[in-house]
Amino acid sequence: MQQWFNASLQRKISGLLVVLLSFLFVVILYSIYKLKLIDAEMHEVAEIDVPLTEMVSELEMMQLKQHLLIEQFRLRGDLAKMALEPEQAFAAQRDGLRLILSKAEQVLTKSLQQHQVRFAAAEHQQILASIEQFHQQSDSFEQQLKLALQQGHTAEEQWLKFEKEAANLDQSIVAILRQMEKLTLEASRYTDKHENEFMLVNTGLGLCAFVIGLYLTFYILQIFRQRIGRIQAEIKNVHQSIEQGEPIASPVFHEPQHRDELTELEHDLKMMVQRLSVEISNRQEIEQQLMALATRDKLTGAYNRHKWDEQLSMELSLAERGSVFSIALLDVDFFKKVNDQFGHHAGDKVLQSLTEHISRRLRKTDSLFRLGGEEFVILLPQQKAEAACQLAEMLRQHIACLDQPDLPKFTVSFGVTQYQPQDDEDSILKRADHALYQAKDMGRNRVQLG
Ligand SMILES: Nc1nc2c(ncn2[C@@H]2O[C@H](COP(=O)(O)OP(=O)(O)OP(=O)(O)O)[C@@H](O)[C@H]2O)c(=O)[nH]1
Repeated sequence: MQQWFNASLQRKISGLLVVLLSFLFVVILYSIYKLKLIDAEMHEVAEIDVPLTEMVSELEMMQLKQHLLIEQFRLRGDLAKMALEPEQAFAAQRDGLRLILSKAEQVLTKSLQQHQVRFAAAEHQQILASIEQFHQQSDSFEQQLKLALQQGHTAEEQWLKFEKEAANLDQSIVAILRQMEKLTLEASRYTDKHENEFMLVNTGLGLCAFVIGLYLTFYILQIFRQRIGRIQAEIKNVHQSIEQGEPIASPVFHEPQHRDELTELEHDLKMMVQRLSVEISNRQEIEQQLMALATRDKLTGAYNRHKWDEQLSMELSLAERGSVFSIALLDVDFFKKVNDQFGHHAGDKVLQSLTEHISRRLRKTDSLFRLGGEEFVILLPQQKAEAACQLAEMLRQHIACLDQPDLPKFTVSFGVTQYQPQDDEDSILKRADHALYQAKDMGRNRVQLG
């Protein structure tokens, strides 16, 4: 059974066909056997039933004639006056009767000898015994009758005795008739019963074949639906993830219970999805790296000049529609000295530390950009100059108070300005730059509003 589940689809379907065909073959064999049996029975019944039925009618007719003859004897009374004619007639009747009975005997004996009688063997024997008994009775009656005829005259009471004997013979014949009728009836009932049995068993087997076929077909369809459903769900997940730009979830691999083409296909598809998932997440990582490279400053990690141009242009567009924003330009004081005194590397560290401290203190909506050298700018969307100055002052103080063991102390100066109508990229930056210049000029480590 395990091998069947692991077989290819073609072998599975072939296997099912073999099961069904074998079942049908058994049904056909059974039908042939049963039909032969019924045919033999019908034959046997026909051999007995037809002649026996004919004989029954003949016997009934003979019986009637015999009655008439006995009645004739009785009416004439004086037997001496009677010609030999009635006796001959009676003998003819007797011969006729015997002939029919011997035919019946032959039919029954033949049936008993030739066939292995399938039904009512005891009844066959019983009829034969009854016929034998009738012959004996009939012989005895005939002898008595003959004697009476030879004497020429018979008393009335003797006739009554004859009549009684004749009535007994009659009853024997009637009994034989009933037995033969019963036998023929039994024969046809027996055949009917077997025909019904045959129909019943064949219908049952046919139904079984139908149910087995139906069950196996539905079972196979169910397997197909399950596996194809899983494959479809996998493909749908991949589609959805790609459409929504989400990473593709790695498929779960189960050890398959049964192996066939569909299981292989499912496994291959999962492998493909897994590879696709890895490829896509790698690609997304590279995209993020490229994006960072394109928008971030390599040394400090702050946004670069290119990003600044983009963001400033967007804020100006918004401001033209009524929004407000401010910028805070900042520059490290005497940075040249830091470089000269502590080296370029220390200068780099100062720039990195400055970026880190400022970034940590900004809101999510604010952004820090490095415009070049030691010059930075903070973009403050929806912030007026006062708020921008407050932030710049807070940052200035924080940086001035920094005491980092591996870095020289340093300060920064700020030039803050708010968007003014008609401002463009250059004008707003120039105003901030001018304010910064003033801050430097006024002694540095200051915030100047422009
Ligand atoms: N270490 C380091 N130094 C830089 C970098 N970019 C520019 N500089 C130096 O920054 C210094 C800027 O000096 P200046 O423009 O004279 O200004 P300052 O010395 O800071 O004086 P003020 O701005 O007037 O206070 C120059 O010596 C540049 O070489 C950088 O990425 N790393």
